Amino acid sequence: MPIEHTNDRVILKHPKGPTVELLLYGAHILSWKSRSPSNPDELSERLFVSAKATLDGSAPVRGGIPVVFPSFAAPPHAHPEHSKLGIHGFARSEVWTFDKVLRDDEETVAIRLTLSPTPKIREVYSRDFKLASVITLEATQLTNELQVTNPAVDPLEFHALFHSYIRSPSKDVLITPLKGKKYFDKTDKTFQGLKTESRDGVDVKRWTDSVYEDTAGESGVYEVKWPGGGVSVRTRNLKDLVVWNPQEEFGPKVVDLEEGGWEKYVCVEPGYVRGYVKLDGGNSWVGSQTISLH
Ligand SMILES: O=P(O)(O)OC[C@H]1O[C@H](O)[C@H](O)[C@@H](O)[C@@H]1O
Repeated sequence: MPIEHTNDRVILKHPKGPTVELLLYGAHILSWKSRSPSNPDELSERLFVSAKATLDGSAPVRGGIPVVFPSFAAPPHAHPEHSKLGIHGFARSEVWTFDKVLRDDEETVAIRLTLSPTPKIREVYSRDFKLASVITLEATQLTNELQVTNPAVDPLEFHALFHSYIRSPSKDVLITPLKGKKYFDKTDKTFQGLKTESRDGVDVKRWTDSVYEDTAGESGVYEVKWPGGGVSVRTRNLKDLVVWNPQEEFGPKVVDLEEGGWEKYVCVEPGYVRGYVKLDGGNSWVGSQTISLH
């Protein structure tokens, strides 16, 4: 079977060998094993998950691809409707429903999970919504799509982001094209304005937590390269990009990150997090990322 669905997880198997494993908790992709076009013999893991990650649904998973909705910020900077939500909102810490298989053929395996307000969500968030997460596996690429529907009359304002932990030698990674883009530097508590990126390629050799704004329009493409490897990340309706790696300076304070784990990934996070998506009542919005191997 190309799709295995158990109580707590789903495994997608592409006929050419790649696999994706995800938890219903958070619609959280834990693993993506794939071949790259430049090295078709090697089927290997493309995401990073910490050896200390919690996988039993009692806390968000450190690694893989967490889905951030409806809030990226935490109080006191959050939207008034998000004031009871923790950092990154609730989508990553709720159990989603397996909805259906969308495609299952020689080229593509795709599934959809859904999430609507649960009693636990209603305790902290009063707005109505319908979410769908579509996960599409192809021979050398993986697509995440988040669909948000606003069934109410009033506009819905939200953040959305894919917090991808891309397995890579973090000290050797370069991310482009960000030169000239404005960013909020969360590591610099003394400066609250926006900085301007001066580097052709952005590295994460030091603790980096940068929220770049307006790096893409309706569509965007980023390159993440390191010696001997790399990925392209194409986006739709996700205008901002967060780059995060704590390195030795902050990594040991991230309790569920294994010792030295910061050397094994870079978080390249396409999102809409500077300002809010404003979704009129009765309408839907779709944001997506496609990670393609070089
Ligand atoms: O620890 P988490 O809630 O998963 O967040 C991990 C990181 O995610 C983002 O990249 C933020 O910009 C960081 O400030 C945060 O530390």
